[in-house]
Amino acid sequence: MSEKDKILKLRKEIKRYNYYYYIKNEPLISDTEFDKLLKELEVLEKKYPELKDENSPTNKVGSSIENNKFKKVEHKKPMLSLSNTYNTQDILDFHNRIVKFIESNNIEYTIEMKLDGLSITLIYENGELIQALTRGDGIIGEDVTENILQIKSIPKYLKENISVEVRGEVVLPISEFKKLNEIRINNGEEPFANPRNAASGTLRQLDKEIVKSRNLDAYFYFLVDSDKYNINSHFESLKVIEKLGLKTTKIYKKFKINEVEKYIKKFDEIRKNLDYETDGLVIKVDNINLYNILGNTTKSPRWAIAYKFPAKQATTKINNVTLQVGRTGVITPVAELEEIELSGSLIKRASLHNFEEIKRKDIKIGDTVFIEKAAEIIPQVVKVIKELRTGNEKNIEIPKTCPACGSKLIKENGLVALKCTNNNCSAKLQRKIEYFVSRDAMNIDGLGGKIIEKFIEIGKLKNIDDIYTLHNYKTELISLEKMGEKSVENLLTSIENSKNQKYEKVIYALGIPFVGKFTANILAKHSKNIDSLIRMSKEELLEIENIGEKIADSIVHFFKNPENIKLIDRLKKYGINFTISSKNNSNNIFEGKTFLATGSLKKYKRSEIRDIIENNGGKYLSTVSKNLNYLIAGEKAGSKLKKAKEMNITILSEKEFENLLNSNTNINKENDSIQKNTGQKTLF
Ligand SMILES: NC(=O)c1ccc[n+]([C@@H]2O[C@H](COP(=O)([O-])OP(=O)(O)OC[C@H]3O[C@@H](n4cnc5c(N)ncnc54)[C@H](O)[C@@H]3O)[C@@H](O)[C@H]2O)c1
Ligand SMILES: [Zn+2]
Repeated sequence: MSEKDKILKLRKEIKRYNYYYYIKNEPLISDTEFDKLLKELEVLEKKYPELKDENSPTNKVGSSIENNKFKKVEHKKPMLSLSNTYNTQDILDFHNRIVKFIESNNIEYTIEMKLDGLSITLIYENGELIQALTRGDGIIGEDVTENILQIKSIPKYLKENISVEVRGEVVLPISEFKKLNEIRINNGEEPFANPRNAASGTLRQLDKEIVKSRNLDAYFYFLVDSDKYNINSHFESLKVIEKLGLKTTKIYKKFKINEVEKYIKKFDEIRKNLDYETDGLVIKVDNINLYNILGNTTKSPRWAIAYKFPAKQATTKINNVTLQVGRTGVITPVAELEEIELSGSLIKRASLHNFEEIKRKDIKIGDTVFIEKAAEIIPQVVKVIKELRTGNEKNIEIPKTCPACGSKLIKENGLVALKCTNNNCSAKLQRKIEYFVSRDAMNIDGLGGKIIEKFIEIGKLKNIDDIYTLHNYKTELISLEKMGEKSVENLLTSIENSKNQKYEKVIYALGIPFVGKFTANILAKHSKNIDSLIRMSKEELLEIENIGEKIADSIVHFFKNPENIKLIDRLKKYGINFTISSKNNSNNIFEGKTFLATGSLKKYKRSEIRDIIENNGGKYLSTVSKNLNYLIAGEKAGSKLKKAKEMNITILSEKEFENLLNSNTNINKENDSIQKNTGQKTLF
């Protein structure tokens, strides 16, 4: 193919990818590959200027929005994209170009988060929101005003009676994304691949009640025509946006170019704690008066550049498919992948969910696939790249027997999953116990897969509740590899402590199919204790918000099984807590309290500690301020710790935080007594 033909082919191909990405919210390839194709086209177009075409995707923002259900409205000022880079050298080059252009090197920049959602522009007239448009193709956007009004954090009236246009990003918070996908999976619907797709899919659909139920959020970062309001600094304009009553991320900083690396590092650290996804940082010239001088390309402003973080998607090869037996006996095919780096971690495996999915996506061993890891969810195989097939790919055989115990596999009525129904299957028991002891369930520390396997093998774990007899087997435990006396002590203490675990965690630990964390919380609140939960009829369950047919059936079915009732009775005898605690009303022990973690924590990821705090009614902050009650300080904690100490904020070690969490006493009382006892603000 001649290079000229290649140009035409690339244009067509890229337009198609744009359509699937922006309009259908169903990308066909990874961003990295997409960016590569676009770059290739750019290079070729430079080489053949005679083939210039203003409709080429290199000159266009987004995708064309023909055949669309929304009213189309022209933007007063085009909504552009951003030029982007993955390295700091390009940012220095960007700076040098500007220096040359304006003949001065006294330039200040702002750095802020690049939110990964969809852009929106809001038009306020005399303080009232009259129109909200998507970016569309940059020139013409879609009118989504009705849907935007469903977003709680977007005010219909500004705090001042002025006419302005403000631009920002609509996002789906990560916590909402997880909740939404849990519900979708439970209802047998396809989960969203990432929060961006979910946000875009939600905002660009016609039923505003659905929009309302999804809890979208929005952050703003651009005041159109700031200079008209006598604002000369981008930094200042962000403050004005806040004063008007709109949300910004509050995370932005003014800096000089020699500090760029420092701030990239700092912001990269901060973003790990946020409840929305970011795909990079945006660096903007602060002096708004320079915007007109620097101008725009057809696609992006010359006064801003995006620094992008490593991609969340990639393509890799499926080397093999293995089978995993789940705690309910469901057989899950797992893709063993050619190892690849994805958003900073090495990925070797991805779940293929079930054999219907393999069939639907037409996945074979040897295929090159597009995988994605969003919001800390396990990586998913999004699709097969069939163009790369060689003909040597092998079909994935559907197994007939359980890989662990050899029993015949069954497909239950109406369900897609294959199941091992042998009650004595060792693999099932092992998974059940692993699940029972996991952090979100009984939170038993030190009982890893290897030990469980061993104890099943020697016949000391025949059922879940046998965990509570382990203190009788100290010698056996100590004799296990790597288990010192101290760690056995710790394990036994942890087992003992788990008897006081909260009721909702216990419900979750039982492993009722389709009852995840979110559903377990709802069930705990509504039932108050296990006996009334056991007695609930399907109809009663269905009356509870967010409990659908499938979950209700599953719960009723679970408690109909006498084995499960016997298990609960035995757990009761061991003293496991099966009622909601009235003292702190389930999980509000951190109500009204604010936390922040800093330094490197041993046990928890940032997102996990944040989840724990929020699940217990607390709030997670992003900076040290007078509003902060507790700073959880890990190793190598630096400036935040220093600042917190200066401000007399209570500092907790990771362990102290856990103690605080596990002590079921009311946090306010506890804090009072501590202050009285010690006179200083350190716990314990
Ligand atoms: N996989 C695919 O098929 C496919 C297809 C098309 C595009 N893409 C991907 O989409 C990206 C290009 O999309 P794009 O043109 O929308 O650009 P972009 O999303 O990379 O950057 C521009 C956008 O960033 C947003 N933004 C977020 N925070 C901001 C802030 N603080 N200040 C200013 N803007 C901010 C704005 O909405 C702006 O429109 C590329 O990464 C590309 O790989 C992928
Ligand atoms: Zn089995």
